[in-house]
Amino acid sequence: MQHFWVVGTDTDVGKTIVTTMLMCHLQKQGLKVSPYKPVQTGEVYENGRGYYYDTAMYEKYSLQKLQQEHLNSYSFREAASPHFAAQLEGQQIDANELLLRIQLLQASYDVVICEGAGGLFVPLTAPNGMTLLDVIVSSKLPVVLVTRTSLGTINHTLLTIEALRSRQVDVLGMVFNGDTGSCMEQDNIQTILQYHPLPYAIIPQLQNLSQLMDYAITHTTLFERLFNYETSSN
Ligand SMILES: Nc1ncnc2c1ncn2[C@@H]1O[C@H](COP(=O)(O)OP(=O)(O)OP(=O)(O)O)[C@@H](O)[C@H]1O
Ligand SMILES: C[C@H](N)[C@H](N)CCCCCC(=O)O
Ligand SMILES: [Mg+2]
Repeated sequence: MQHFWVVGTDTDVGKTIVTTMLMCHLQKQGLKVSPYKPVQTGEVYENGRGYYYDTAMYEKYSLQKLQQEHLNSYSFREAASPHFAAQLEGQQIDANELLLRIQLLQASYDVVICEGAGGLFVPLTAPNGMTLLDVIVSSKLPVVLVTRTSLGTINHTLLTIEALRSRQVDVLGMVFNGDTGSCMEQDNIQTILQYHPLPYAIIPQLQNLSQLMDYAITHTTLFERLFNYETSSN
């Protein structure tokens, strides 16, 4: 098995949904799995309680007991770019600390799934400092790319893959998320696959998130690739 990142073409594309789904399915295969969200921003308040959506989703759906201290390194209240959300709290993200944590986690789990924050070129330290992509490259882990099926996704997806491939980051496959079944969305998916015939999965836009966790991703070429991952030749 292989540790990997779940990255996206943007914020809100479904990285947490996909991370949580893959965590559950890999746990069902008997693997010891931990998700890890290095940096999360945007505290959510419900019933007078503050929490963070990403790590809350992991804990809600995990089939194994997760160690909370393994799930996240930095959480900032402002729903903004990590560099700015950190500045608002007088803090600075230490990218080396993230890389060390990723290393340490790999020794304790069969699979560590690292979730990005936003898209690739999200600044972690003050502008023109380290980006999320710099951390991904330094981690030497491959990625699963989550992208939309709606208008605009062709450009966003090709740009993101270009940025990854030009830095020798291995793209294990793609998840086309939020499909509503329109002809244009099907053409978007097929067009992207023409450029990059990678393993993939398609997740529909669902009304109820609990349906997502039952959504069978195991029959897809993406899941097959995750199980048979060898260090790629490229
Ligand atoms: N296939 C889907 N069907 C229904 N709702 C979805 C689906 N995928 C994502 N969502 C919803 O869309 C919102 C954004 O998804 P999600 O939080 O996974 O995005 P993200 O890429 O992880 O964002 P961030 O960059 O903040 O980490 C969430 O409210 C999530 O529940
Ligand atoms: C708040 C949001 N849900 C994410 N946690 C952070 C997204 C950062 C996006 C930065 C940018 O690309 O402008
Ligand atoms: Mg997320």
